[in-house]
Amino acid sequence: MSRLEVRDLVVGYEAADVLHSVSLDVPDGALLAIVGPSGCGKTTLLRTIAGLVRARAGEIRIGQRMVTTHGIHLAPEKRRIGWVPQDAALFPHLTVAENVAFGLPSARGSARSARRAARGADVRRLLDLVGLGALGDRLPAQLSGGQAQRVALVRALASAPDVVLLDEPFGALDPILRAELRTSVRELLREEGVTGILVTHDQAEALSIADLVAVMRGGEVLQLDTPEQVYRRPATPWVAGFVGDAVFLPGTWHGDEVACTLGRLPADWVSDDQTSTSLADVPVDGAPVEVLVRPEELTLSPLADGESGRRREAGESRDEFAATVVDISYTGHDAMLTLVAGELRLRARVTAAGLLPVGSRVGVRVAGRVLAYSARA
Ligand SMILES: Nc1ncnc2c1ncn2[C@@H]1O[C@H](COP(=O)(O)OP(=O)(O)OP(=O)(O)O)[C@@H](O)[C@H]1O
Repeated sequence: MSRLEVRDLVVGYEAADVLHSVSLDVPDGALLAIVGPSGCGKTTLLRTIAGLVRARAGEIRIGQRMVTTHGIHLAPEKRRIGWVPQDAALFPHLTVAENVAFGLPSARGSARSARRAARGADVRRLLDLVGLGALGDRLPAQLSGGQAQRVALVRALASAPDVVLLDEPFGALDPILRAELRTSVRELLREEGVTGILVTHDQAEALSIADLVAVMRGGEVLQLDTPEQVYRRPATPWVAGFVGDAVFLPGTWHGDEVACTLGRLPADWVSDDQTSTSLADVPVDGAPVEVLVRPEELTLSPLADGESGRRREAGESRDEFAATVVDISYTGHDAMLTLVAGELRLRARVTAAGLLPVGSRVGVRVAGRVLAYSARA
């Protein structure tokens, strides 16, 4: 069993704390992606789990083994953790097979033993898993970036670790290789049943590859949830904007609806206190709220000249309001349209088939339920 638990971890360099009471729970065999702005402490968290940085307080447990707690700091090489860095970092003088063999317990971390172990079945099996079985005799300089990263991945897995930590492993690759390698990583970790933590700057990548996503900011984990929950029910407006495109509108709360410039819309309240199940903090009728609408929740239909859209009166729900397309950002499979309606500026995502030219007048509706957050001063 290699569930990874981090409890109330505090880590700092010199005087300042960089991680403030971070807690994570990654089930056995799951892949957790960590996202957050630069400098929020993602790498520090990975390095502390790996034992390369000492914690000031808190606990880290891998399966049944406590590796960090008050007065205990298990050495990195005893933690049974594999590490995949951003730049593969293969030994340039060893072949691909020898690099992988270096991670095997039988190689005992020496180049000579690695040369012997490189001929073994384990190395061949691992290289076959990532489609590199035929390249075992090559030197790292004769590999592409994506191939080198695959070797780094299987080298990290060679020692049969309980946990693999991947620090931006696709960062230096082009988008096609990135997508390919992302799939290999996911499949390989699943096949080997290894628990993984992946740090990435790419929110879409985190949502697509991981079983769980942790969103960090300023040394704290703001939300740890499934990709779907993080996207569909973000814990705060900031998380909503960080993990995807978001439109925020001021509104007021009315039972299970909000009133805003887009009309009265069915809404769910997202409490500031994620642990609260009480209804006590649901806002009173008429309280100001911040309304979140995702661009794909807006549906558009062309309006004929002179047509104004039908929503005019507050109190009407689900009716159209009229807007004008002022900009199009085309991405192939879909496009993001910028719409203007009076003072209001909105973005709507449409499929390529639903594309309307700049200057078009459109009727806009909001599909589904929106989310409401407490309005901050
Ligand atoms: N060795 C160090 N000594 C002092 N401060 C450090 C050290 N390493 C990191 N920091 C600081 O700790 C904070 C967190 O850094 P960290 O590298 O963990 O962030 P990150 O989220 O991984 O950033 P990025 O996405 O840019 O890689 C930053 O303010 C950084 O300047």
